[in-house]
Amino acid sequence: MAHVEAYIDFSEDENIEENVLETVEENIKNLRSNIQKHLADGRCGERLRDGVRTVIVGEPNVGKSSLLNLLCERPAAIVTPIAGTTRDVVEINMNIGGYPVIIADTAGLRFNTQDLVEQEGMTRARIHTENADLVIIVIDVTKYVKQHKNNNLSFISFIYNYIKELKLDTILLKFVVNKMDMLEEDWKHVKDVWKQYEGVVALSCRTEDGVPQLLDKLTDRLTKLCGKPSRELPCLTQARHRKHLTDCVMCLDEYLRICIDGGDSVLAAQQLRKALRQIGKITGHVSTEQILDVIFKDFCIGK
Ligand SMILES: Nc1nc2c(ncn2[C@@H]2O[C@H](COP(=O)(O)OP(=O)(O)OP(=O)(O)O)[C@@H](O)[C@H]2O)c(=O)[nH]1
Ligand SMILES: [Mg+2]
Repeated sequence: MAHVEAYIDFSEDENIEENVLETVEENIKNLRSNIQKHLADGRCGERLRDGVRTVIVGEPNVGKSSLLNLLCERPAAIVTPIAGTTRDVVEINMNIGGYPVIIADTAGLRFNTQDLVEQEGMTRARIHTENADLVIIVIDVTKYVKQHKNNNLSFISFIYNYIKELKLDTILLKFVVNKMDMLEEDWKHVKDVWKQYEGVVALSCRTEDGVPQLLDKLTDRLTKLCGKPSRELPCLTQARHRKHLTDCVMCLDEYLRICIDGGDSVLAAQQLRKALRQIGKITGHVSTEQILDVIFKDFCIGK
């Protein structure tokens, strides 16, 4: 900004080099690409600040509330053998692998219920799933075994059908195959099935077998979603900052467009002023004195 102001105000009678605007253009391009890198961080800063929105979904009675209670180490949600126990969304803030997580237990999804309360619970479950950063689908292992026994269904086809049945449309999935303690002796060999799938964990909420593996896999996924804040660039932690930087990039683009078209540098400078104002809304106002300081520091004006 200071260099463009110097060019506009002093280039005719002072010793301002000809190529000053070209250097500015280069700097603006670098600045724009740096800001875009921050903007393309996949909202990891906001996730770190607000918590990663994680939702537990699945059919009724598969052990969703049991899983929530296991993860938060207290009986936060009601668990009973009655299918359709959970109606409201139960949200708990917790820490998994050092990452803040808001984990939500939801009503079991089934489509043959006439119960209005349960239907409302399912609508809420769906809305939460659509807005989640991470979705944990819980499956009852005995259901898979039953289907596999009847028609030799592969696990991957089973999962595919399960997601289709639940009408879930998301790609941020982890699968928990629960109730492993109920696997009959002659079906123990299916235990190896899920080992080959990165996103699948075999668990028993009753015996707590599989909990370390689940926590490891969740931590891996959280690291992918949030990055490693202590080792990487500072990230944007507020939606407001994201908006100001997006507006700033638009002004910088406009500046570059005017320059490329050979337009008036006074008009172009106006775009830089607007860009600076957006940055100022994050870092604090950049005053005219600060700009003049740079002008007198970088150019031999009036000396
Ligand atoms: N054997 C066995 N039973 C389990 C396990 N996990 C949960 N259960 C039992 O399964 C039943 C249902 O558990 P919930 O956690 O209430 O299931 P849910 O998915 O939340 O059910 P809804 O809220 O009705 O959708 C309860 O009786 C639990 O004790 C498990 O790993 N092994
Ligand atoms: Mg429940």
